[in-house]
Amino acid sequence: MPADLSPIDRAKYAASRRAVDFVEDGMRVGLGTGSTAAWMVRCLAERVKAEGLTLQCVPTSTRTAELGRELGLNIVTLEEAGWLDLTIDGADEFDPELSLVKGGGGALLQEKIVATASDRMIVITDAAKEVKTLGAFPLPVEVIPFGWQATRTLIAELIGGSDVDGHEITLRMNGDQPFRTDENNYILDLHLGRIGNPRELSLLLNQIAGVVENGLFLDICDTVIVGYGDGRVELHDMATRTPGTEPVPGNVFTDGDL
Ligand SMILES: O=C(CO)[C@H](O)[C@H](O)COP(=O)(O)O
Repeated sequence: MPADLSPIDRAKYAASRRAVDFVEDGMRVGLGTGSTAAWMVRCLAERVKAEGLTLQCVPTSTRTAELGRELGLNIVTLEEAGWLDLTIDGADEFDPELSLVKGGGGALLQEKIVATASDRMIVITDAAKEVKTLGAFPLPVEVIPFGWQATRTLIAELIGGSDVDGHEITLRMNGDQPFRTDENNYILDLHLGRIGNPRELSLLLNQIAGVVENGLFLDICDTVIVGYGDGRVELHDMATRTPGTEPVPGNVFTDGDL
């Protein structure tokens, strides 16, 4: 582990270091976006250098593409790779079902496309992102700039009748301009507090014409690796449990069990 890291970076590094153990020579790997994913890209680049791995890496944002290229990774497009063996990405929240909220970094669309074009998705986080019910983190929704206020009105009507606590919707800004995604779209952040029915909300949001995609990742993540400041990691794996039930102790592993 690099010296002089803050406890939160040590946690992100520990999760990242463990996650890249799942990468094998010849794999096509999706690279997530965000500060945790950036640690993973660095860890992956170290393995590639040390072991001479041949990989095809598909980034989920221009930021990640630039970092990967700088570090010498073989960056290709999703079209070139076709399908991916594994995607490793961060998240803003995860619940006991391994459902996620993503998009804090504004890359949710490419992240969802890449993750759903992968045989396996591993999420790397610190413990603060584990929640019983999603929604404390504002839910990002990518919208087309054309008519975005009308789209916001439709979303407000929708969440007014949904099983959520809060109803505030904010346009994400970058200084005094709206934040633009890699696809040049806007992000609306939905401050919901608690999302009682993520499946219904996700389906209904995506039926609104101006909505491109929302940050709920449901039935996509297979494994969550939680890193801790002391270097420990904990693995939560979907394969070992039946979706829809509460987690049992056997579903949480300490490093080395999987
Ligand atoms: O979804 C994302 C970007 O769109 C990120 O994975 C998420 O925001 C977590 O970021 P970080 O690792 O910096 O906390």
